[in-house]
Amino acid sequence: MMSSICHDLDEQTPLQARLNKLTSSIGKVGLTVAVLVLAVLMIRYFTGNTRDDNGRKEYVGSQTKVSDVLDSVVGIIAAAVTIVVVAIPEGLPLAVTLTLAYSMKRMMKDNAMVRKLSACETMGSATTICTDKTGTLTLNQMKVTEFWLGKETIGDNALTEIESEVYQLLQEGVALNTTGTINKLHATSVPEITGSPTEKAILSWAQMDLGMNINETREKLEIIHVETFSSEKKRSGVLMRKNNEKVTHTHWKGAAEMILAMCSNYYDRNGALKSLNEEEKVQLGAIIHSMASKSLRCIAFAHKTVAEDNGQASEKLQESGLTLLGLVGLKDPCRPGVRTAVESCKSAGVNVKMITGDNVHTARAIAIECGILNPEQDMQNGAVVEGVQFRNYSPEERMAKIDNILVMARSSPFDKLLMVQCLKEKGHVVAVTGDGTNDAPALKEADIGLSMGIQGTEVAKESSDIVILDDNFSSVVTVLRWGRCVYSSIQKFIQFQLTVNVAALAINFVAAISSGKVPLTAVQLLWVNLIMDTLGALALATEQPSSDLMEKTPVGRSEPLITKIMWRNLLAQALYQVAILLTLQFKGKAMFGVDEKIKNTLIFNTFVLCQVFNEFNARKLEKKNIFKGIHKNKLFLAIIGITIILQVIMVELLKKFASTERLNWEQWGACIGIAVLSWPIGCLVKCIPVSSKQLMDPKNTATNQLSFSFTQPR
Ligand SMILES: Nc1ncnc2c1ncn2[C@@H]1O[C@H](COP(=O)(O)OP(=O)(O)OP(=O)(O)O)[C@@H](O)[C@H]1O
Ligand SMILES: [Ca+2]
Repeated sequence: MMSSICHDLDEQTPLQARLNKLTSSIGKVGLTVAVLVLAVLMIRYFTGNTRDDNGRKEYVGSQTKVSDVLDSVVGIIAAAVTIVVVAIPEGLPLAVTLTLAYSMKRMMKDNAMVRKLSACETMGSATTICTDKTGTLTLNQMKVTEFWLGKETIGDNALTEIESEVYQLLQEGVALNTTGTINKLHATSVPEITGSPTEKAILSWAQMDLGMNINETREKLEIIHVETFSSEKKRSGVLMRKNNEKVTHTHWKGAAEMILAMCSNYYDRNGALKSLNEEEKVQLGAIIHSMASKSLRCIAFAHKTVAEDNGQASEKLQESGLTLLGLVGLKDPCRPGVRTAVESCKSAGVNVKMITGDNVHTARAIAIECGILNPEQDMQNGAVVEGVQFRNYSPEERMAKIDNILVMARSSPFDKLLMVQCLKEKGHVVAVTGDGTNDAPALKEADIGLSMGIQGTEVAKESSDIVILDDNFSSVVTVLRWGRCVYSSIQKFIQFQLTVNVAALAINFVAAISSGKVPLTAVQLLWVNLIMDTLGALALATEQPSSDLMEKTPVGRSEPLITKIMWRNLLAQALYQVAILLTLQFKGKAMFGVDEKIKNTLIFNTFVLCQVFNEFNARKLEKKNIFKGIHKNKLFLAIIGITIILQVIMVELLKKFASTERLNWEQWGACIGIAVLSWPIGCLVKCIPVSSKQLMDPKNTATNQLSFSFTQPR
């Protein structure tokens, strides 16, 4: 098992992989544009096609001073480099980190401790959640509610009537074959019981209901060998000897149907030893089945005595021909609120699968109680499988059946791992919850591993990405909601940033080609870069999760990061900005009756204000009301305010530094007027239908042909 935990794949999260692709393709476009601009400007300069402010040719062959040539060349290179800087979305990793850090802090309040930052975003695209049963779906507060001796049930009032020989054996089995302890400080105080919930329930039942004396029994016996509980075998055993006796006793305790299979005798109610024939095995099986159907965990106790060979005790525990001592049923109630949590996962399009080590019938009963399974679904229609079955499928069979499986019972750690691997292979983004050491390989393999903070073992926590502090399945759903929030925040930011990229590249490119000069200077472009990267990231990354996040289907691994809807919004805004700014570039001087410098300031100011207003548009990718919930996001409003103030300072006060000229009221009004128009444009463009499921939904093909369709960079 350790080897499967340790092999650490250097895999990227789905979102990281996509972001890297996106960044490199944008970078390539930016580089191409920059090289083109560089070439065009150089050629124009050296062929004498550029003129300085006084209208004189800048380059007149050998008459030009070397220092002037150098100045111009450096200027041209600076312009090209700035284009690259603007084009490369270096703010993207920052935005992602900011979003993740912010949501991580908020998730802590919602009982989820994030160990690996990227897990939050991955959770946003989760399509399947594999949950374990005990402790996550149930309270993990077990209590023995049924006891069967042979084929008869023993009621509470008859507990003391158990025949003394059987009682004695049971007492030895319970007392020695356990990892739990009982500490009684005073004769009257309530004993303190430690151990796993299953152990605690059994010890408490033995001590309180059966009146056994556990600690006293332990002192009288000598343990020869212990086989600790293992998740693979689902049983634990001890080999022991009573003082001075020439026989050894094997005691087993474990999964009822598995222990039963090792037995060939049983004690009946009156303490008589009877041999177990096939018919009786079926009857006992039915008893286990009926307990399990009531969602009880069934544990059986079995025993065998072996005579020692001339004083040499064998170290081996007997595994066949045992005598069944009794069956107990442990009740572990469902957590309140689990049903609603499962419902909300389902309505969010996320599959919930239960993987447990418990009996099929117990698993099925709990799954029905939690709403994972419909009462009609069971093994016949492939919704419930046992670990062995699943393991023994051929790989093809497994792939074919896996989507139907909702419950896997009696699973070993390997089965859990296998399930996760298959789901991933099928293209699912898999979240796994687990508490035990046996869950560690699956937690590691999962795209998102969620471990339990209270009951979870250290190994499970170490292998997980997120620790659920209250062990509650409802918190898993909260993590899902936060994950989706992170994902959509990043999408919003990308849309916002790409709009600026496309617009800035287009303007500089067209202007450079046509007039040989770039309207936006290096300092101005870097300021724009700052707004869209750092401040934009902060503003858009800190949105709270909204309720409509859980209405969408999961994005999974295949959906492109930039959806058609985003392309539509982005291109509309970028087109508008480019159109306006190029108009200003070529007609601005005449329209406003101003000189070159003021015209350039107008372009710069309009460009920045357009981004400020477009930042509001970016808040909602699909909804038309872009102001919804804005009062709750104080940081957003503050950043917009700061951006505007800084812009005023840039234009009005930092003349030299930003190469700007002061603008009068009318010119400011014009800039703001143009920028405000991006709101109605954003609203109008959202009326253009874009099918988000173009490839998957054949019914939509008619409308698709009419709707926008862009090819996405892959
Ligand atoms: N202390 C114990 N001694 C003997 N048998 C046990 C003990 N604890 C559990 N079992 C048996 O093992 C089964 C659980 O196995 P395991 O611990 O591998 O499950 P799991 O995957 O952790 O299950 P879950 O989903 O319930 O957390 C139980 O159904 C029970 O029959
Ligand atoms: Ca478990």
